Amino acid sequence: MKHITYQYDLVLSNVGLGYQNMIPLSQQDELMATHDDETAIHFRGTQADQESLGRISIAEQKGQLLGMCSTILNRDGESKKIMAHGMFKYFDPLMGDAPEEPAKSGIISGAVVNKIEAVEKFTVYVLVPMWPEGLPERRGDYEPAETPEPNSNYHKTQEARLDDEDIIIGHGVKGLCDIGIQPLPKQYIQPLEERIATSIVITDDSIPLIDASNWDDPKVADQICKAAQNWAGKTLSWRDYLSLVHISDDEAISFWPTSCREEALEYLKGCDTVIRKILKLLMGGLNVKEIDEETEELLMGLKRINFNYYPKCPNRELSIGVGCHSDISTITVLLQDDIGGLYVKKRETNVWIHIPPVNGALVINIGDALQIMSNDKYKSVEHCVIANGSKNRVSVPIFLHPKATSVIGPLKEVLQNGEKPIYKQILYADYTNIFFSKGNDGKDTVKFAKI
Ligand SMILES: O=C(O)CCC(=O)C(=O)O
Ligand SMILES: [Fe+2]
Repeated sequence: MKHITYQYDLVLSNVGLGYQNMIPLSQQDELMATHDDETAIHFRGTQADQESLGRISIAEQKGQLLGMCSTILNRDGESKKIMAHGMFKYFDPLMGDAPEEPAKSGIISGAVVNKIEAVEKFTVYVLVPMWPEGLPERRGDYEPAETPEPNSNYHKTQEARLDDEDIIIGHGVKGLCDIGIQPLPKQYIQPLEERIATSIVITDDSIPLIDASNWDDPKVADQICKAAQNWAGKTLSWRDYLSLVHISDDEAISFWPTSCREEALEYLKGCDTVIRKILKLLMGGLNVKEIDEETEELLMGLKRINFNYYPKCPNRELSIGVGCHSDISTITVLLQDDIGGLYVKKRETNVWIHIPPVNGALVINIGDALQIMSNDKYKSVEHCVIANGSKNRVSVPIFLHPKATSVIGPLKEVLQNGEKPIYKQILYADYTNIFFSKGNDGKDTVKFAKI
């Protein structure tokens, strides 16, 4: 058994809830709810802003149980997808004696996807996650049942449950942390075989740290090309991220969120020189003397900047910050803060090696697109981020990609000397589609392009 389902009737009065992405919890409206004599829960909204997210406090509880509410159905059985997860406390007769002091501060936090009309009536099904997500707190003689209660609407609720992606869109992992979630929701628990055993994780002095203060020094070019030659999940990541695609400044100004648009553009511009220098040196190692317009389109026709936020994780052993993958970019230029947690897999030994944060350094990853273009001379690197149990972590990668409409394959300069192509010419959009349909899957995506 995975869940016990509890059912509450509730009436929403004078509130309209809408749906909006990425609103911090602190900006959400408060809805107060109280049990009445018939055990219905009445939600009273403080305002009727159709665009706001809902935050639900349940007052006057008498017992406690850890729970997750993820579905809201109206009386006609129509599913109103409420993205609600959280820890809340409420009374349940099965749980034994009520404590003397009623708990007042339980919270379900919810983002309602479908608009809810004022005075619309709902039944809320509360899913209580069970092992392996975490056992609810037990009190007295209460043992959770082995099978769903016959009248609990368990199956209906399961059908109406959100899919995993929806849960991310709502509050994100930070939202889960803010409400103090303890047992990891099941979507975040990595299968045993995919967890990175700490026993095979080591630190390694051979990770190339290249001092590029003098770009004209031939040693720098040599070190960068050598490093590129040698270094190379399906559950949810314990990470929130914002991903901004840059096609032109004008487009970015129109579409990027105002809260970070200027900073993102400034950082992207600031990195332009270093990106071009690295690409020039890498191309030099492939016999490409000049990066003309066509090659530039292939190497960096599309840029993407991500803002990754890895909240500290209540059960880091079970989860992963980002599962094992190689980037599909040509190169990725990654800025990480001083927390650490990025690991790369050493190809020769399959051992995971920590990339320690170095003040003032950028991590440069070779991506699959460059592996293909270089006909395997440069190898994309498998990497992952391990969740941190005590600190939040931030990283900002810039991915340089070919345009979706570009056809990529081994560069003609690479094949000039009669070398046999290992990869076919493929539409980059096809490659990215395969990658995103598979999820984090180590380096397997690159096989798709092999002849
Ligand atoms: O956060 C990091 O250090 C790495 C992130 C990453 O691998 C990615 O976003 O592709
Ligand atoms: Fe990555």
